[in-house]
Amino acid sequence: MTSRKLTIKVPATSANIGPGFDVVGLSLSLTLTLTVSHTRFTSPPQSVDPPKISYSGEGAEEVPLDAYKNLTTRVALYVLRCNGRPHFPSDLAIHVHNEIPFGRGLGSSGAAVIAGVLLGDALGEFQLSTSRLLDFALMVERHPDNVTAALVGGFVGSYLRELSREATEAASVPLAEVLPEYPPDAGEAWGQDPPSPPEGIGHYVRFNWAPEIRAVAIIPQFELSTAKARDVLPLAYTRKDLVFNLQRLAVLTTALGQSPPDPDLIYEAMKDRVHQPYRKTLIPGLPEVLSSVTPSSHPGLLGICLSGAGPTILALATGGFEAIALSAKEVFKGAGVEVKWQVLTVESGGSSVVYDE
Ligand SMILES: Nc1ncnc2c1ncn2[C@@H]1O[C@H](COP(=O)(O)OP(=O)(O)OP(=O)(O)O)[C@@H](O)[C@H]1O
Ligand SMILES: N[C@@H](CCO)C(=O)O
Repeated sequence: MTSRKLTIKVPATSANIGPGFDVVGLSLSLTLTLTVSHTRFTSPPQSVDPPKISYSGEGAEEVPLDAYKNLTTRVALYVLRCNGRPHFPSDLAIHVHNEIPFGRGLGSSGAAVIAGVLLGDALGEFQLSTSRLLDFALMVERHPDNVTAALVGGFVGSYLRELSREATEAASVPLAEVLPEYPPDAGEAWGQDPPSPPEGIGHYVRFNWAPEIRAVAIIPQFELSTAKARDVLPLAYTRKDLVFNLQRLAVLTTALGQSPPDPDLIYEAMKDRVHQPYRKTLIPGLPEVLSSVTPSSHPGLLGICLSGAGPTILALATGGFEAIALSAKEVFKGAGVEVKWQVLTVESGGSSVVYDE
């Protein structure tokens, strides 16, 4: 039996960037790191001992350390089970260090899902393609923006392929069937196999990113779950609002790749009428922050938006970072919201898996 050590790194992400709701994502310089050791699978199967998980950093007080409850290890087990390995390998020990705050719109759950997919692939030595890894991630996190940017890195646009009726049914099963929370009783096999993802669910393209653009993340000190922030959105939109967003998104995806970036073009192109106006009820101060920080009041600013489902605000800028952050902080303070802020870079490399020699 041989043992192996590996390190998995997954970046934070910001989804939407204004008008690109559920479509575009940007990977950012905060990292979820898994340091893993385990014994390689052998045939016949080894005895199954429960994985040991330790955890430091963001979310350490709330994250479950039981491998059947923890999002990352549940996703890893899903990948293993779909590929003929019904349990974790022996002697599995995982230390997680997380820099991505939970429930702030910086893609913490997307990163945890991608870490799980990469972990399952690495433990099983399956060498799944990027496209197949994405299929597994999309069975868990069902919009592609965060997970695609976390997996491949950079500034990314993605769509979900229209699936056949059978494939749609396969991809729409309840999450509890994909990720059961309980292992089988000792000595017993799993009941039904989990539903394998249909092939080629997600498709993406990477846009250029002007290297001088940084992202100032202004992070309110409260959590807002993505589920709650999606519940406030309408089911239908007017043609006027859809055209408003489509016009801006078409311009934005190229404008953010041009050097030097044009603030006049980008500031307007980062406006949105599909999700931000509805989320203001959940984020005190949101409309005031978005309207008070502009390229004319803050030289260096290019555009400002809600990051993902919020409550973090993302300001894209080439300079004047501190002035932007302090103004947003002041406005939030007036609304009774404390914030932290950080200047982040856009990470083009995406996720990585590195094996120790
Ligand atoms: N590293 C992690 N390990 C285990 N669970 C995690 C991890 N990171 C996030 N989660 C789970 O995901 C939840 C947050 O997900 P949610 O989708 O609400 O917000 P987000 O992903 O941070 O924001 P957004 O999707 O808007 O970018 C956490 O409360 C936790 O349950
Ligand atoms: N596009 C998603 C991102 C959050 O995960 C939303 O805004 O709800």
